[in-house]
Amino acid sequence: MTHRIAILGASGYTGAELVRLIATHPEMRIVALSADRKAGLAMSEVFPFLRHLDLPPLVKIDEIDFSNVDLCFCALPHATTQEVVARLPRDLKIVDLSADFRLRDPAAYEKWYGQPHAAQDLQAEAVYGLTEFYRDEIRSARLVAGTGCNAATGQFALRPLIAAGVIDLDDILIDLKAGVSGAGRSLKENLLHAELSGGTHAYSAGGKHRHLGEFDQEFSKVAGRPVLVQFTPHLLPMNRGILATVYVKGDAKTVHQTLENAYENEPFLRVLPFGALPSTRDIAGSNFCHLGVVGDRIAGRAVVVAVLDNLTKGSSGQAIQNANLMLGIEETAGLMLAPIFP
Ligand SMILES: NC(=O)C1=CN([C@@H]2O[C@H](COP(=O)(O)OP(=O)(O)OC[C@H]3O[C@@H](n4cnc5c(N)ncnc54)[C@H](OP(=O)(O)O)[C@@H]3O)[C@@H](O)[C@H]2O)C=CC1
Ligand SMILES: CC(=O)N[C@@H](CCC(=O)OP(=O)(O)O)C(=O)O
Repeated sequence: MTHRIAILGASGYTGAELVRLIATHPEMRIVALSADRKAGLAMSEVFPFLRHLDLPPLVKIDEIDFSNVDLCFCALPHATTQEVVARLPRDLKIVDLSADFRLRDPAAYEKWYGQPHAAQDLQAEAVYGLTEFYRDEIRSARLVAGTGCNAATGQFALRPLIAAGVIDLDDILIDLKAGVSGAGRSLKENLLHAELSGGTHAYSAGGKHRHLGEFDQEFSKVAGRPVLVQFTPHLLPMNRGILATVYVKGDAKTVHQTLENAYENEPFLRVLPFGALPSTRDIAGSNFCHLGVVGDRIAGRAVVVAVLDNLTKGSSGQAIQNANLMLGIEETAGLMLAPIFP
C-alpha cells in the first residue's frame, strides 16, 4: 500500500531532506509540497539536487486538498506552525518538526519561546517524537512532535543513564557542537560564509538555549524528580552534524554497559566499543546515531560522546521513522541508507 504524503515547508532544509528520503521510500508517495516565498516554483528550481524526481509544484498551504492526504509532515518555523496545524483537518495524521508541540506545559512553552501557545489543546494532544522512547504512544498518535536536534543528541547520551540511576543527577554537563544547517535556510548575518568559516563560537550559553526546555521536561520525567543540566552549544563551520560531549559522574564501564544494554536492539543507535569515540563523518546523511564512552583520569568520572545528523536522525529521518509507526509500516522503511563518506 502507498500512503499519500504532504510536506509543508518543502523549500526549507528539513523539507528538502524529507523529499530526498521519501523519494526512495517503498510505501510513501509525495502528493503535495508547500512553500511560502517560493510558492509557484518547481522543486527542481529551488533544489537542483532533486532534479531527477517527478514532484508536485510548490504551492501555498491553502491550495492543498488535504482530503487526498494520509499523512502530513510540517516543517515550518515555530509559532507559524501552531496557527497552521490548528487550521488543518482534525483527523489528519501530522508529524511536526518544529518546536511548537514538544513541551507539555504551556508555561514552559511561554518561558522558552517568549510567547503564549495559541493552540494548547493540540499541545496537550501531541506525543513527543523521540522514537526509541515513545514507540507505543507514537503508533497510536495523530500528532507527533519531532524533537530538537540538539535535544535528541543529548537525550540519546543520557536517558538510559538517568533511568538506570548510574550517574549523579546533579552533575551533568552537555557541551555540543552543531553544523550550520541546524539554523535553517533563511538568511542570517552570522551564517554568512565570511562570518562563519574559519572560526567557531558558543551561543545561548548560561542556560539560555531553548532545548533546555526539552531536557528539563524529559530528564525530570525519566528521573521522577527535577533534573537540571548545564548545556552550551557551539556553531561549527560544517554543513551537517551534531557532536555532543557529555560529562557525567559515574563509573565509566557501567555507563558504557548501560548504554549497550539500552540500545542493543535499536536499528539506528550504535554504541562503540569502550574507549572508542564517534565522529560526525561516520553518520552524515544517515539516520544513525553513534555513541562512545571513555573513562576520565579523575576516578568516577566518564565522558559520553554522541553524534547524529541534524537533518536526518535530528529531524527529517526521525520524522519518517515516526510516520512509519503511525502508518503501520516497518519502522526502518526508507531509512537504512548508508552515510555519505568522506
Ligand atoms: N534544520 C534543522 O536541522 C532542524 C530544524 N527543525 C525545525 O524544523 C522546522 C523547519 O526547519 P528548516 O527546514 O531548517 O527551516 P527553513 O528555514 O530552511 O525552512 C522553513 C520553511 O518554512 C516555510 N515558511 C516560512 N514561513 C512560512 C509561513 N509564514 N507560512 C508558510 N510557510 C512558511 C519556508 O518557505 P519559503 O522558503 O518558501 O519562504 C520554508 O519552506 C523549524 O521549525 C525548525 O526549528 C528541527 C530539527 C532540526
Ligand atoms: C545551528 C543552530 O542554530 N541550531 C539550532 C537547532 C535547530 C533545532 O533543532 O532546533 P529547533 O527545531 O528547536 O529550532 C539551534 O541551536 O537553535
